[in-house]
Amino acid sequence: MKQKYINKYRPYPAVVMPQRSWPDKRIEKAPTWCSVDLRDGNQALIQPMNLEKKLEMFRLITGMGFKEIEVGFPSASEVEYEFTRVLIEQNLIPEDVVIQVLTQAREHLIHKTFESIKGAREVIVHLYNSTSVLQRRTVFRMNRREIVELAVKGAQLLKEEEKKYPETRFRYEYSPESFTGTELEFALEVCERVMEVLQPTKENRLIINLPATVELATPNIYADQIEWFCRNMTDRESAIISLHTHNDRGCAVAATELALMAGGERVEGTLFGNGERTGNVDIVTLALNMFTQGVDPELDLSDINKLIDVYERICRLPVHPRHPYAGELVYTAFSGSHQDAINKGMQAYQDGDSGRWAVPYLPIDPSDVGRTYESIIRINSQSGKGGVAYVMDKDFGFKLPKSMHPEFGNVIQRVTDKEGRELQRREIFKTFEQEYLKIDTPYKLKGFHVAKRHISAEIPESRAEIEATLSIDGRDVEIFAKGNGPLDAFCTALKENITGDFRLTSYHEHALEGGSSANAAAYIEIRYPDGLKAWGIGVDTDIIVASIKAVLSSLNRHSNLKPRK
Ligand SMILES: CC(=O)SCCNC(=O)CCNC(=O)[C@H](O)C(C)(C)COP(=O)(O)OP(=O)(O)OC[C@H]1O[C@@H](n2cnc3c(N)ncnc32)[C@H](O)[C@@H]1OP(=O)(O)O
Ligand SMILES: CC(C)C(=O)C(=O)O
Ligand SMILES: [Mg+2]
Repeated sequence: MKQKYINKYRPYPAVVMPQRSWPDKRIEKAPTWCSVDLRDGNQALIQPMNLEKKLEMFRLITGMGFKEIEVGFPSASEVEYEFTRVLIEQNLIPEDVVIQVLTQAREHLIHKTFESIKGAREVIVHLYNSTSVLQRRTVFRMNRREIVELAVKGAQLLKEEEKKYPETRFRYEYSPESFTGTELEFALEVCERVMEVLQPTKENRLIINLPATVELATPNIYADQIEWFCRNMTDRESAIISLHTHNDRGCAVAATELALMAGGERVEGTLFGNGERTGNVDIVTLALNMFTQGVDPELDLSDINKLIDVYERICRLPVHPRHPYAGELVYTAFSGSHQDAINKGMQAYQDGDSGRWAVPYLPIDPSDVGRTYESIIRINSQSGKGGVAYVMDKDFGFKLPKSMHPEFGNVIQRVTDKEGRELQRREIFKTFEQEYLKIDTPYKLKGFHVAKRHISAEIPESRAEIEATLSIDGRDVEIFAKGNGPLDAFCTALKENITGDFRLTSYHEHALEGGSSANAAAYIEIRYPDGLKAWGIGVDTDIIVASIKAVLSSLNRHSNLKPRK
């Protein structure tokens, strides 16, 4: 940044409040949520929603459980007006939902706004005018007294219009717009003057919405402002303190959370933070932050993909791949140490019985928002053996023995280094097949027969005799041997007739899922006289044959590791 420009900016003043109490508070219950997707969100779109899109968004947010919804700015355009009429005339507003409409403190707009809500059961009429130092000077060219008069006049007009619509229960909201650019005592003065006109009671409280229309300072300052405001109100009990934050500094969620601790009771925001400039506060993030602290957010976020689908289509805006809780990549780990920890953490969570979510690197169980575990671990050159083993287990049912993880991890690492990109799951499996299951040179099993098995109560060790036919470099070779089991006999036959000495150092087996005709997988590690070790894997419906195949898989891999004679 060029130093000479630094004087263009000033630090935001601190709030003088020696004994602030909010830092010791916690968020223990959900606020009243008010969706402003259809108004603040909509007014910021390149292409505002048409009637159908507004209806679809309305259905989505009522379905999520929002009870207060700002449906638009009815005096602004035909679509806004028409949408409000359709909701009312077609009886589309659920019994427990209240619609809210926004208007400036201008007579013809207030008049039109009331016309738009004719016949509604209950409505929140939201009046606003900017009170900030900057807007007073540059936009309104009004002094403090004139700004108070504008607000008071607006409130009086609400009371006058109200009389024309006796069938409707009216609630009101007042916003000193650009609150964060307004001197606190002046914001309070304007709100109190509006309260004097609207005469709220404990039973019918006025929503005092204190917007960070522009986020100008750190979140603690917004919290200070909210606590200061609550403390200094004459009639706090007749007001609902509502928060409405924007994200100019990227801290709207934090500011809202701290302001809830400071006395805020209601939150206006949008799905995924759509809204003017950097957006309104993201209610999805706020709500899921509460959820992960054990606080019921009272919103249904169990199918986040559906919310994303509708949002992206209607708003024509993408949800960022790293968006909290929602982004495509937020439940995904590419890096080895994260994968390893997630893999172990998931196993511990599944094996445990506390029901408490505790998986490293994942603050929320993806399934709680309808996301699957499948995509948690994805493989590229940053990945490690644990992640590769996780994919083989979760996607393909192969539970690679732990001591085998480094070997297959290296096999995959060679591929990712060469390709320089993410490997798809099927590519990982294909590599696995080629490396272990389909390798059949120089030794290919053509036939295997257990000629005799002796199991006797008198003799401690069982005995077996086998016959096998191998194709070795295209030439058939028959072998026979005895051993204390078919696998031992087969190895003896190989050692005596074909390969020379080797030693089995590890053996694992498990059933592969898939019903009664399920296959079994056998994993065998062999140490060779040249000091090399190689794992082999065999799959068959017969576990003995699976282990025979595993031996050959290792032998073939070993032959391919060392130069052929
Ligand atoms: C922070 C927020 O999100 S506030 C909500 C903002 N949303 C929108 O503006 C979307 C919908 N708005 C619109 O469609 C239009 O702006 C309308 C219909 C509201 C008004 O349209 P118009 O009167 O044609 O134009 P415009 O918006 O430029 O009006 C500006 C005038 O309103 C005055 N004004 C602006 N806000 C307010 C207010 N809240 N109360 C009283 N007067 C206001 C301005 O001072 C200006 O006055 P001037 O004409 O004496 O200079
Ligand atoms: C209308 C008001 C509440 C607003 O959207 C804002 O101040 O950001
Ligand atoms: Mg706003």
